[in-house]
Amino acid sequence: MTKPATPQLNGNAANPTRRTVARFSDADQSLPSRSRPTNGTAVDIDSQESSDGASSTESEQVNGAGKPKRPGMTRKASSPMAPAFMVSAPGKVIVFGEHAVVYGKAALAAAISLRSYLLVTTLSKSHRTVTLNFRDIGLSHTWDIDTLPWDIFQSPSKKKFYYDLVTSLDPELVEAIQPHLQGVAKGLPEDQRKTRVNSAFSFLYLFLSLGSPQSPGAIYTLRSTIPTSAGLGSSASVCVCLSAALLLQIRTLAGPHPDQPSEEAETQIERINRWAFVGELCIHGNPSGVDNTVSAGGKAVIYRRSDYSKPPTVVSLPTFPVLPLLLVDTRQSRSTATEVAKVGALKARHPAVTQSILDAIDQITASAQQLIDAPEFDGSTDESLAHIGTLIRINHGFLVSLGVSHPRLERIRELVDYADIGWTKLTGAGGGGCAITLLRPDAKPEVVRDLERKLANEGFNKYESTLGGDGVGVLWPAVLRNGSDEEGGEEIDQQKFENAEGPEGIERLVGVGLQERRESWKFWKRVPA
Ligand SMILES: Nc1ncnc2c1ncn2[C@@H]1O[C@H](COP(=O)(O)OP(=O)(O)OP(=O)(O)O)[C@@H](O)[C@H]1O
Ligand SMILES: C[C@@](O)(CCO)CC(=O)[O-]
Repeated sequence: MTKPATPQLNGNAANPTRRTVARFSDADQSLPSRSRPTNGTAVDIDSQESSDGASSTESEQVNGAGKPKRPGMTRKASSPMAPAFMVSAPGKVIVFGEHAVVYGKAALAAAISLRSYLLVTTLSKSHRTVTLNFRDIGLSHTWDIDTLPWDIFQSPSKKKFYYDLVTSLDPELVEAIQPHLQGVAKGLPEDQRKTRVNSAFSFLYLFLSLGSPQSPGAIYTLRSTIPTSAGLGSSASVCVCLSAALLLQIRTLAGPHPDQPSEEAETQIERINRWAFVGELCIHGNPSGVDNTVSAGGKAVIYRRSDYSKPPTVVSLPTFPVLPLLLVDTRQSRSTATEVAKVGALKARHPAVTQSILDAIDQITASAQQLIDAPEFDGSTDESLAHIGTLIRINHGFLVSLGVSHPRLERIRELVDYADIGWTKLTGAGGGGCAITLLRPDAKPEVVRDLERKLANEGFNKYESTLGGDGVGVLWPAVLRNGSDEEGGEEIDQQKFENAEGPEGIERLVGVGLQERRESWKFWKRVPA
């Protein structure tokens, strides 16, 4: 277990339950964390300057709750407010090892350039509410902070701290949350309600675990460019965003900043990842943790969790090649929890056979790792692409045997095989969702185009995404230089963010993608192996 680097935050080491909301002067609003001398603990998002946005936030953010700006008002020194800020985390593709990873085998997974973005707007002291505004899934719900079940979450036998490793949900805490989920998406059909309730559950569990009755009111607005139910780790990226935002709000994260020692960055990633995993437990039931791990740290990793009471082994793959991948969505939605349960049922009924398939998948991942780790490895050669491609094809065969493919996934594979231009496998939980195709280096562009046309005609969706991007990032305050004329940069307020049209609009407004224009986004960088 990584030792907490800053356990004495806010001087409440002896009794961290009593850690209260940040108290600092108005002049110091660029929170979360210039090193504050109050307790000798450096928690810093320095190098991220405060902006004019900070001083205007109170009235404007309350605006989000429907009040006009009152320019002449003087602020009370006792009502400090953090500026609006954003966090973002990527989706992922699993190249090898999905499902087997749930049983302690290794998986090779990489972050993708599709991402979730979460805008956190802190409300003034008088607003004692938290609102989830999750546009992609049509969830909008507000809770009164003072009526949430703090007593049980804060009781000494239950209280968990920001540095704790939580590997299962506490049934009593789960039960305490239930009454607060009853009003969520009331009146909708059960299947549509479930999506919203799952996300709300995940948020409340994290908010009640990490926050306190003194937590400030806030609006959490989420938009994602990752399709849901597609096997691309949408839920994990949402959980990473929530975890990072809540940990930032309670000022328990150092950085990110460009010259941060990599071990310190790793500690922050680990801290975010642990709570993101708890969020995933709320949504998926029995996740391996690979999705949130890739989303939190980014790039490509080999992941293994043999003992669920301990942190997983995560090995970065800095030499993972930029593979020519086609990412195709069946648009057949499914639930990860259901697909994971299917394999569980197969294993219970045919333990020896299922075990040997899982072991064989482990061998596939090991073979890929050996190839990539070899000093002479060059990911662009025909030979290495054919090696990886063959492993992709074999891995898919095993996933079919486990019963997690789908006729629409098989149709994609069939079309690619007919065109003879690459190797295909499902990625993620299967049962629908996405397939990845590694294109042969000699695939003729016109044949690829013809295949893409056929896929489109049959209702499949193609995604443009690159592999191996950054993990969780922070934009503090939520101000970007977007090439606009606004002095000091463009403030990302709630309305602008909500009104951004589709994935392109989101990328254009707040995307981390165009690094040269988006240097205000900062990332914790994982330590290379
Ligand atoms: N963009 C989003 N906004 C809010 N909640 C989301 C979003 N995406 C996913 N979720 C939550 O996660 C749940 C599971 O999502 P989904 O089945 O799409 O999993 P996934 O993470 O995309 O798939 P996989 O785990 O196979 O990669 C949803 O029911 C919803 O509660
Ligand atoms: C199917 C699975 O292996 C991958 C989902 O993206 C489930 C998990 O690892 O939690």
